[in-house]
Amino acid sequence: MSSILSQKLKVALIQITATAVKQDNLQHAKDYILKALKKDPKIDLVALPECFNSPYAVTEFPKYAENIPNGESTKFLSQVAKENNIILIGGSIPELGDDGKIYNTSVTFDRQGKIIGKHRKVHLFDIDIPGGITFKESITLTGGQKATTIDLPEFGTIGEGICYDVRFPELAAVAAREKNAFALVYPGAFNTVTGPLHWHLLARARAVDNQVYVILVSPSRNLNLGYHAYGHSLVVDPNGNIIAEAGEDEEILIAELDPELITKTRAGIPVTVQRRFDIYGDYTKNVKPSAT
Ligand SMILES: NC(=O)CC(=O)C(=O)O
Repeated sequence: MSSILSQKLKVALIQITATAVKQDNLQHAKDYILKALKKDPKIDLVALPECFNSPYAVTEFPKYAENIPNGESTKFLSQVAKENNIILIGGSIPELGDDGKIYNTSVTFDRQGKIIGKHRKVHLFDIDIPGGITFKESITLTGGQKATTIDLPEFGTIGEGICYDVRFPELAAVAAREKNAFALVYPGAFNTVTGPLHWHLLARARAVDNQVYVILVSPSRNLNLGYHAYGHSLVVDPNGNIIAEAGEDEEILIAELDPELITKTRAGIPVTVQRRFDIYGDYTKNVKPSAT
């Protein structure tokens, strides 16, 4: 049986912090990518965290927002991907759209530095936990309008979301079921309130729901910033096992995704072919449930 992932894929997750200086943040990301490749030159794909080039704050997004593909961050990352012959998921950055609105956007590059994917965070992080955390991205950000899948030429298709998007199983299912994605990748900055509550649970749930790999890439925790990121970047296999996990500090996490494990998991517990859409419908295909 052939797998939805065509060959083994080695990934590196770069868990770093951002400062107020965009150029420093870009250089810092590059330094860490080079460090990762020095550690293991066989890395195929590198992923950066959410908002790696700016502080994570609604007041800051407009100040750091830039055009994609003509802004400095996109050009910088394209060059890094090309120079190092890697697939690069560029975390996320505040994007100034052609419509004048600001988005939280991730851009992915192939080994030649060409843009092969762009995801605008669909679900904005608007929450209010009394005594915990209040955050309202929608004060300055606009939500994206589509689910995103990205074809990685040598490997297959991945689905992408950003942070809060991981809480919505529907978005993951569209990528996994409709587009046959072998992995779901989320640059994401949970925090010290919601991280301990749900970070691991959500990653493992999305993996088990869809029998795919799930990758969450967080900024490292920096208590000098207003927003305290959770850290704990991780890779979960299609069985829901955490196969790699970072701590809270800056760190490089390396893991290998194995096509055989997807095939074996799906053969052993064949939920992907046992679904009863006649009973509950299939929102990925607009098939309505039959129940009255
Ligand atoms: N920061 C986010 O977008 C999401 C988050 O922290 C959470 O869902 O919790």
